[in-house]
Amino acid sequence: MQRFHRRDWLRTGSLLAGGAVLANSARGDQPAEEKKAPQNSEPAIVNHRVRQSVMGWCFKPMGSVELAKHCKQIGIEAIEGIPASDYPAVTKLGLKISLTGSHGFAKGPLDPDNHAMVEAKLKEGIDLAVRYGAPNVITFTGMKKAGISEAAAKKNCVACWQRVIPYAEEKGIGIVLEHLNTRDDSHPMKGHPGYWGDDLEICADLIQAVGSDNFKLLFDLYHVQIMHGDLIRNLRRYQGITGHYHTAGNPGRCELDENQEINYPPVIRAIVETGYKGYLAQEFIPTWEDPMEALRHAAGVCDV
Ligand SMILES: O=C(O)C(=O)CO
Repeated sequence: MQRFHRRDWLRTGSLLAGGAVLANSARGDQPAEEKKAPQNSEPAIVNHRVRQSVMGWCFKPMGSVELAKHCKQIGIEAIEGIPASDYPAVTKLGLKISLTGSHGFAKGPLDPDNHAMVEAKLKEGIDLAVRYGAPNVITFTGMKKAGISEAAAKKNCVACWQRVIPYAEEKGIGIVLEHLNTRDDSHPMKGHPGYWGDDLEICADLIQAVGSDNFKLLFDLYHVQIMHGDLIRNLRRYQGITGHYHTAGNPGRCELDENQEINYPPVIRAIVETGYKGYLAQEFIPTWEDPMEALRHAAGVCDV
């Protein structure tokens, strides 16, 4: 089967000169695009050594169903970060749900004022995961808050998650804690200044304190690259507690192309070599003229 690489598109001139043609802004701000028939119906993913998914928010204003149709053609098997009301339609198309949502990254269990909301949202996410066969629901620490010390933040987070874990265990669903970067302050979705769980060791410590196989790390390669780098050593170090991966190019949370600094193929090979069987979701903010070509390209890069 013939693979189609970005250099081929550059050769055929289907990208505008210079490659990146849209400003580095979230596509949520862009007007709805004309719907064009996909130019390439060959799957980009042929090896399937890592199970690929996609984060829906990155590709707005494209709707979940249209995105799911492109995923089917590219060979991406699952989707996440879309409204739960779209789950029936995308699963009908044959896509799986890789991760369900919960309480968001700003208000988390670090603050006891959020506990009732966080517990309720996590349980809702667990119920949805059961209903749609998703392995995991996402959680976050939340933003730091004046008056809450590091020790109190840890105690609050662990107490809240431990109240939900018996429910997750009973239902056979994992909860994954996402590590986020606090350094990129250029855009609300490229970095999260003020987020507490920006250090892998803090996250690992929290995971150990929760003490359940159903509570793991969401290792976002983009965020980890910004905060720590040394991706292969770090993913090997935390492989035993990692339950989900995300991708994006750095800097700019962009395509996984040659204009950014992460060399994805060896990183993904290292993930495969750890024996990882979960999902890796593409979570970049496209800047190419055609976001679906960007997604197809990223899927091909990770199809090691
Ligand atoms: O920035 C991210 O990676 C997030 O998932 C925030 O929701």
